[in-house]
Amino acid sequence: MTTDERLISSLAMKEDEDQTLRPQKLNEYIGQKDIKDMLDVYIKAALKRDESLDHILFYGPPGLGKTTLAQIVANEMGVNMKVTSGPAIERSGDLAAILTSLEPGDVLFIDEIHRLPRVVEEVLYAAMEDFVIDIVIGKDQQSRSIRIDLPPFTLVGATTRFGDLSAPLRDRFGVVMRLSFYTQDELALIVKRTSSVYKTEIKPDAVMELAKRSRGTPRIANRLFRRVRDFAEIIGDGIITLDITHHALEKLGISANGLDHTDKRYLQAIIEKFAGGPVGLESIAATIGEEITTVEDVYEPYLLQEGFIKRTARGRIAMEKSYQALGKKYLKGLFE
Ligand SMILES: Nc1ncnc2c1ncn2[C@@H]1O[C@H](COP(=O)(O)OP(=O)(O)OP(=O)(O)O)[C@@H](O)[C@H]1O
Repeated sequence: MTTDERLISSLAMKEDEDQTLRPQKLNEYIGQKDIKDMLDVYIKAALKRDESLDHILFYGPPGLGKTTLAQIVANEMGVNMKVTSGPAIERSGDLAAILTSLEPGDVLFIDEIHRLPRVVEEVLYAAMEDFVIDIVIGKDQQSRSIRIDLPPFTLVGATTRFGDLSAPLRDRFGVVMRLSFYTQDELALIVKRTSSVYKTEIKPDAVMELAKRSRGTPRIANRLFRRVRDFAEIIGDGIITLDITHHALEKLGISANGLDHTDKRYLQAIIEKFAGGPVGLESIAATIGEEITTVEDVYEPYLLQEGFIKRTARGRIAMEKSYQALGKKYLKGLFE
């Protein structure tokens, strides 16, 4: 793979991601109504003025559709999207190579933008604000700075860690949008859409069951759909019924409320090892053998939103719902 291929790909290739499932236009994108309404206005206004769209930052837990929205923005604007990520851009020269390859109006999507090295971030400021980059060539006394003009472009940044973005970078986004977890009805629409893309019949009660167990996350809904489809093909006649769905989800260790193995280990750790809390994030992460950032970005947002845990100044506390989920007796927490 060449450096350019490593830095950019024309499609967001993600592990275990099926590109055919990505909605291509705003009206195919399910849920996130406020975001869609606003984007619709901004896109129409930019097209009317024949200008590139303002820079946009999407943030929220993984798998909620940030990359998909970025691609939709590019599609609606009728431009190409180039995809890269914070950790892939190691030097300012890498960024310069990407920026100078853009066509006027293009969307540059930077996933995990909070992981951009600081030196690269500083080069990005002028690119975002004035569509120029200043790069230093040569070393020591011979070094000089040259300025390169860039075509107008739209930077779409995505992050799971809004708080980790530096203030100067945050301030340079004209539009900042937070994606939220999807409701069960929205997830049901996504599951139905997936079934029609895959031309696989699914019974209405099985649709609702999958929606209920998807942790509010389209990526999980699609993943579960694919696994359940496998079971339907092997132990059934290819049609996804409620029975097959239950059977498959049980095999996959997904509980009735959508909690997976790691969620359960997380709750078990607080309840069994730390007497229900309060306990620090670091201790929980160490106990279950996961990275702190993964626990904080991937697992906790859903557990917090659904009221399984509470975050206090003294640490995390398991709520009554967690005890119920694990079939344990709840003794009212001393620290609530
Ligand atoms: N609103 C939606 N309607 C229909 N399908 C969706 C929607 N949002 C996401 N999806 C599906 O879920 C998958 C995951 O979405 P996407 O890759 O855009 O998430 P993401 O937020 O960028 O994730 P990450 O931050 O982990 O990279 C997509 O392949 C798409 O099929």
